[in-house]
Amino acid sequence: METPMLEAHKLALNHRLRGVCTKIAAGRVTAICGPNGAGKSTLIRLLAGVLEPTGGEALMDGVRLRDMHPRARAREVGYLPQEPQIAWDVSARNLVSLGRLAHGDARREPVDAALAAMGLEALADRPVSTLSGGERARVLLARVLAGEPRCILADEPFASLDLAYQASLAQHLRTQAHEHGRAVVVVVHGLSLAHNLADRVLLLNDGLLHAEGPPEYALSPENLRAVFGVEAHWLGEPGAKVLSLAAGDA
Ligand SMILES: Nc1ncnc2c1ncn2[C@@H]1O[C@H](COP(=O)(O)OP(=O)(O)OP(=O)(O)O)[C@@H](O)[C@H]1O
Repeated sequence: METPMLEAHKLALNHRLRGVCTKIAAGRVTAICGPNGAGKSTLIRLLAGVLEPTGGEALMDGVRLRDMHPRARAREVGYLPQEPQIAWDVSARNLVSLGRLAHGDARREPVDAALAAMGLEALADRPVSTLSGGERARVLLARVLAGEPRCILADEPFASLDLAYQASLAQHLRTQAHEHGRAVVVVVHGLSLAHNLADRVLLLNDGLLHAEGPPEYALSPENLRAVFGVEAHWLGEPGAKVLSLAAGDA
């Protein structure tokens, strides 16, 4: 039996999340999917410890997140919010270096590796205010990676990336999980992307966990009908799945 790294135990926040239980193991990519307002951001923020639950607990290695020292938590859990705010203008490299804050070091190697992983070498010295939305999103992701957290939690990291960067980020996240043993949790709206990226999917609906399991189970046509109210089926081979909506639902 795998030891879960992150665990939600009857996790609740007012009406926004209504008692979710799940275990998130290291070495896997977990996608959180569901309709607008389902509670995806709320769940990932509770798992990152940036929101306090009103019920239940978020645990890391069996320890309540709220009992962990914020700095220790920041070393273990790297969180990318849906709409990150950049408080002041710095170069891309300096912003990525902030990922080392929780470690209290200024090691260059993880910063360089994170810049390279996000294809940012040529932009490293540019002020972030001069970068495009997608470039800035890659800088903020690189800041998370530079912290070398054991858990990477990212809320819609693909949203502003073009196709090539989506593909390379998907590959990178899978490598982080499968080769470096990290727990990777991403909120993903694109269900084809989620199917091809994730080892497990949490399908949320109305603050509850509707289904959980491998993508072919959690994102089955029956579950998509129940949660999104659309008729759809999957085309393609494993690893290259494409969701096809029935005529009238597109
Ligand atoms: N600060 C808040 N105060 C009150 N209600 C909130 C707050 N933030 C979110 N909500 C509500 O909680 C519910 C869940 O929101 P959440 O952002 O977790 O959904 P989501 O699944 O991430 O949605 P989306 O796909 O639209 O980003 C929604 O009904 C939302 O309106």
